[in-house]
Amino acid sequence: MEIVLASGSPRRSEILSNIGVNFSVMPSDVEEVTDEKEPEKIVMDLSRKKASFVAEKLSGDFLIIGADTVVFADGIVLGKPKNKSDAFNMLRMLTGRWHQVYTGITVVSLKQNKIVTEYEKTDVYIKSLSDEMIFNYIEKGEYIDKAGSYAIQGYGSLIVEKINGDYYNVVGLPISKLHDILSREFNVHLL
Ligand SMILES: Cc1cn([C@H]2C[C@H](O)[C@@H](COP(=O)(O)OP(=O)(O)OP(=O)(O)O)O2)c(=O)[nH]c1=O
Repeated sequence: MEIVLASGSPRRSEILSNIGVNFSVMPSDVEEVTDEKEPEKIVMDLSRKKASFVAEKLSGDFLIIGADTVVFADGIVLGKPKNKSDAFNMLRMLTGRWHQVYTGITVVSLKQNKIVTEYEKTDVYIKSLSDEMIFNYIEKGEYIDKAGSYAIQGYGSLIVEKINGDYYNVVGLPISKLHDILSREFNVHLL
């Protein structure tokens, strides 16, 4: 059995590498659009689309993993910022309060003809920040390609005060949940 990570995110690869999993990477080229409105449904749908896109290109004993992450605050779903001013507005919205990070995760087994999709949620509290601090954070450039315009694993660690839930879920891959899905549903044991 071969594991394929259907993601171009270096963070997701790193989290999976950390626990000694052998896998290959095949980023999905699917457009990230969905009719869903609620954050957990959005991330589950998109993770499913990503994993299915790659699954359709393969045949044999493959296990394909797809994921999608969004930030949720005040009923608004935040994806990746389009530019600096978009990032500024997102971060301004997130400071001095709690918000939620949702990651959807899909595992497809071609051999078993089985697909399982779940999600994980983590609460994150970002400190109150002056506009100058937000500006300085944005100048570091790490907002690019990050849902909600911050990266908890980078300079973002300086602006996050506390979290409730799985840290790895915020970085983009809820590895503990993935472990549960693999053992419960696919008889694959990482421990
Ligand atoms: C909130 C947060 C998000 N992120 C990242 C995780 C995801 O890579 C990204 C959200 O974009 P996604 O669309 O979930 O993923 P992606 O486009 O990077 O990769 P792919 O679709 O190929 O799997 O934001 C962080 O790295 N740190 C954080 O603290």
